[in-house]
Amino acid sequence: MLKVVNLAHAYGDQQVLAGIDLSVGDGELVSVVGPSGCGKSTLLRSIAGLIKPSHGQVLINGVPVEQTPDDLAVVFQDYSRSLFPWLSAAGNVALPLRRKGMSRRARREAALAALDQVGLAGSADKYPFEMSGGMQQRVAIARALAYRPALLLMDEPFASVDAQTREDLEDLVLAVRANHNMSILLITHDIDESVYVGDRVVVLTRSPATVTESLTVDLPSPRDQIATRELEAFVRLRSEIGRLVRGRPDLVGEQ
Ligand SMILES: Nc1ncnc2c1ncn2[C@@H]1O[C@H](COP(=O)(O)OP(=O)(O)OP(=O)(O)O)[C@@H](O)[C@H]1O
Repeated sequence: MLKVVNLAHAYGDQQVLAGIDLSVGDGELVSVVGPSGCGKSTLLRSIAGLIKPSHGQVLINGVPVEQTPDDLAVVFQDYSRSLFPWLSAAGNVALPLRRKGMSRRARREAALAALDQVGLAGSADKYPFEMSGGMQQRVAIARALAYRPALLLMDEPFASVDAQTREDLEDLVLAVRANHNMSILLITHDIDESVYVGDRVVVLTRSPATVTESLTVDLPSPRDQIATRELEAFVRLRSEIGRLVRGRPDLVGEQ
């Protein structure tokens, strides 16, 4: 579905990405972790066609991405800039559904259902300025999920919500992915999260970033917030990724 080939990017003379190769298969959820500031958001914006990388290629189903593809949704890290302030929560979620040719009523129904899934059933008619940061981010997540894109890109989507909501949203993304066969690339700072939701975890080096490792998450599905995190395989993988992110691959395997 998604293939990133030798992607490099520099802002002026600051080299940020130094040749990234990665792929996301049909229906696969790939988590991307890496040190702070290593270029994760730059990678996501390049994949979404929002910036033109200095070098390399992004292919979706074999077709090079020149501009943001129709069958793509993005949840940005910065919730404060991702919603239209003049539209209600339901209006924000319903807006992209116009591109799907849905009737006004069907759009409204889909928006209400998605808001209900993210725990905002009672806030459909609120405007962004009437909602907390975490609520706004949940609206952005509802908008992406309601659109049912073939490929969903998420940049730290759960960073601004409380721990309980975060777990609920992780499970919601897994459920929607399973029901609609979406391919998902999720960028996160949270190593536990990368393992819990991922089929694979791609670890980036410090900037200028390259891929250090791509690890398969061999854990049973459906995942469970308590039981999965208790599994020995989960704990082992989390430690291995932690060491890789901290740049000590020499320690991998030691307990
Ligand atoms: N539009 C831009 N113009 C110039 N420099 C930029 C721009 N966007 C990002 N950078 C720089 O590129 C580097 C990587 O930034 P980026 O946001 O891609 O990293 P990140 O891994 O997502 O960061 P974080 O872990 O803090 O979310 C940083 O040094 C940042 O200052």
